Amino acid sequence: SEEYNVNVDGTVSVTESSSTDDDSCGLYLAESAIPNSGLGMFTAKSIAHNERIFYGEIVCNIEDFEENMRLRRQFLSRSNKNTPSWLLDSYYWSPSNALAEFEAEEVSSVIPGLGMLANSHPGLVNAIQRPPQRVADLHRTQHPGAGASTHFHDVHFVADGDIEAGAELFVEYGDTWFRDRRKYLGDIPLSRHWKHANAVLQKYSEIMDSDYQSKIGREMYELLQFAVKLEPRMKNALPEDVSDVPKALEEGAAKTLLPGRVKTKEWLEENGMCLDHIRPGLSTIAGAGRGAFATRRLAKGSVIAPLPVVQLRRYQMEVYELRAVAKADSDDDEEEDQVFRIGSQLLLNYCFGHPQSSLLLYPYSPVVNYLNHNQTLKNAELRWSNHANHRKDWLDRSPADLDVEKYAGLIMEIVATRDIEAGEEVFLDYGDDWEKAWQTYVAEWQPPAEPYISAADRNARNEPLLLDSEMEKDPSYENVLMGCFVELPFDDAGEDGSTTTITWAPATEEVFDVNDLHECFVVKKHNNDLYDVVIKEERQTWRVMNIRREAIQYFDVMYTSDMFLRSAFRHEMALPDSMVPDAWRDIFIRK
Ligand SMILES: C[S@@+](CC[C@H](N)C(=O)[O-])C[C@H]1O[C@@H](n2cnc3c(N)ncnc32)[C@H](O)[C@@H]1O
Repeated sequence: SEEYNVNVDGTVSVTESSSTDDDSCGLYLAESAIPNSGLGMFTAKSIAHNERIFYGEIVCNIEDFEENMRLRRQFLSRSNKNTPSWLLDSYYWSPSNALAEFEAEEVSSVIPGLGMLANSHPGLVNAIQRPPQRVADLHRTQHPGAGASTHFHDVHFVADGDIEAGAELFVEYGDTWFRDRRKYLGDIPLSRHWKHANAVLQKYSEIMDSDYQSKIGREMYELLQFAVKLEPRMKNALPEDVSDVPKALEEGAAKTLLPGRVKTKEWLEENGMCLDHIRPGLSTIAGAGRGAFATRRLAKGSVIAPLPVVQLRRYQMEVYELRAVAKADSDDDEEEDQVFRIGSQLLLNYCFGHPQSSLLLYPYSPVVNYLNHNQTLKNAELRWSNHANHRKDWLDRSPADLDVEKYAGLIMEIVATRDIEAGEEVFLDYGDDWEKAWQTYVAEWQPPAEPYISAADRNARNEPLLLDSEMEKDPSYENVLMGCFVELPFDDAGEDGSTTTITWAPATEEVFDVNDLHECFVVKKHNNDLYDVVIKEERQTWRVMNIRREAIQYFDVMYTSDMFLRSAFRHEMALPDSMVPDAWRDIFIRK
């Protein structure tokens, strides 16, 4: 059999696997062990601590969503009341996780796969996110496709502790996520409640000397439950029945309270949908960026991947800008601000849609965002899934009516239209409209006149860094800034406006903690690849001495990376006509 290794740059190399390991599915989508939480992800194979959990994913960054919707209302002269729901709110990550915080004023990072499909459980997090690579595949002066797909790739997760085969994967949404959603999620214990519950149980067992089942043991336990009644998150972190206490002491309360968390291989085969039939790699289509490739032979008619989709509305992808223009009825040079529609979010290129519907469907299972278009080589097609979690009834509701839904509920799947061999690229047909739009776009495309070196290009060159004063004189550095991974001390004793000098000393081996990224300015070079930098915080300035070169990276200046090329290609993929019910056709098109 073959083994696929994902390289740091997001490409995949294939090696003959020495083991006789079977070729069975390694990752499944199935009903989560958490009651009423929809689908979850399960690993069918054990994963060792710190090992990579699955292939890397794209990050698609959304720019200034709230501001664009505000400008849109201004553009249409609508009141600012009744902001409709924005479903991706429940699914996206903070841009610091994706190294995208410098991309725009306000960024939301969409990370499909584990980032959107896996559930979270504050007491059982076993998958930790690692930041993406920013790749320089498509240069804007050479490829019309630059800015039409994301350049953020290979965001992935690693195992936090050994994960047993069959276990559900839980990622960290953070306590705030659960707090903000208390109204409809209820009193879910947060990480500290689980810790506290274990400590309480430990204390209880010491007092009772393991005599839980006696009359006094039961009464003591009831008293304990009564005592935490007013702290429902705490109460929910304790076993309901005293007979479960020994188990909770042994494995931790969170595991005991989630009995279905580990599935057998047979259960997964019977109830799950396989998620690892495809992997990402460099597309065989020149200039198309990355694509999806079969990991094993896929028979004609078989399901290649399930595609749960988030329902969005077309207008939510619109991007606006405020520009100062000459006032119409004024003789002098008076100006006024006017709102202009300047394009669409990059996410549009990853959504399915139909010209007669205001709905857009964004697929968020692993690797499926990599599926490219090829009308002659297409070997896969879309259809609705029959899975019990697919909300068939939503096909009878209008797009406006679906606005009230708080979560995604629709599931599509892609099916092989012929036998596909292992290693073949899987292609969809994005539809005639897409094909025509792309042909026209490429025919009319003009490369930008100015030379351009992106932050990703600069990082790939790995050249010695320039001093800030040198960078300022060189126009080819105009579109980049420097970012340093530095843990700044908490107790900033300095007064407002003061400068504090510290020496770089990463606390752990983990040099690249995404929470410690700051814009920085190189002020001094030492001859052994160490640098002194300055970091300007709101209240004070830090001078950090002896930073290693690896802890400094280039980032694109706000609104300059390829996704902000306003002429870049933007078009959704076609949702086949046969899949679009009448209730969704809310856009009237004059023939
Ligand atoms: C759903 S994404 C596919 C993954 C994408 N190639 C990437 O690297 O992230 C859709 C985008 O991929 C690119 N693409 C897909 N098929 C293509 C083709 N046949 N030719 C050129 N570009 C293509 C276009 O930029 C399109 O908007």
